[in-house]
Amino acid sequence: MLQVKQLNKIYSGKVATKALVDIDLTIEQGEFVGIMGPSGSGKTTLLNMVSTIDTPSSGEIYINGKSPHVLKANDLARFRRRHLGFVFQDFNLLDTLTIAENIVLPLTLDKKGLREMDQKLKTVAKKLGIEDILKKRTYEISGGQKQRAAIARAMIHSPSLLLADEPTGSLDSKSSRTVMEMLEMINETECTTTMLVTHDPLAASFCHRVVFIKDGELYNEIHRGDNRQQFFQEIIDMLSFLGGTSNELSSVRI
Ligand SMILES: Nc1ncnc2c1ncn2[C@@H]1O[C@H](COP(=O)(O)OP(=O)(O)OP(=O)(O)O)[C@@H](O)[C@H]1O
Repeated sequence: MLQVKQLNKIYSGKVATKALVDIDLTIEQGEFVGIMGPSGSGKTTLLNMVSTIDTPSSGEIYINGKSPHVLKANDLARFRRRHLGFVFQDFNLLDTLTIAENIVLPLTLDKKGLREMDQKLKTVAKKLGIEDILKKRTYEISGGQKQRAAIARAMIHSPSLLLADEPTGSLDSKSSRTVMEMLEMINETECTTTMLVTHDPLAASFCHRVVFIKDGELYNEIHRGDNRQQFFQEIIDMLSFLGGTSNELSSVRI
């Protein structure tokens, strides 16, 4: 589903920063992969390259066998809309729209018919348990509900690849768990390939595999077996080993 080959990113400036160095990463169809590492290690840079928000200095990225970075602006926008779903830490919902209008936004941009929009909205809202907040506005719902609405918006067009950047970063532990359970359920039922960047070991413990980055290079990866609690502990051990600051480990929740 996703192939990253010899990816490099250098930010030029007064002092050039090598943010990613020779990254090779393959994510299979239906896999749920976490990306972790200390602050400044290159996680967001990697996500920005895969999501086509930014361009690599060298190397290749294939999503579904296609290389989005060679597309022209209009084709790239269409590719993003059709193939990718985004979930952000701060939800990125529009305050002037209702929750329902926010969720159907990708379909509106793709000029889908009203009946199709309504049908898809009902299905996705039921799946995420947010049917009763569809008429509300963003300031009338909780952070956890906002993130579920944002996931619904990311999922409504059945993207091939779901990209989540710290989706639990603004949530309390109960809402974080619910949001991760939703992402896990979507991954299992829709077989949506998911890439999650996170500092949160609890969130990462829902992944099938966690890849660790250090100083822009792939450092290690660990796989989840049957026991999520044990995987959670392994993630914490790896983060401690990598030398995360106490601030970065402050989100640890048992
Ligand atoms: N636009 C930019 N211009 C210059 N340097 C940048 C830019 N964005 C990131 N960097 C640098 O690239 C490196 C990787 O940054 P990145 O944001 O990818 O790390 P991260 O692992 O996501 O960090 P965090 O966990 O703190 O969000 C850092 O040294 C950072 O300072």
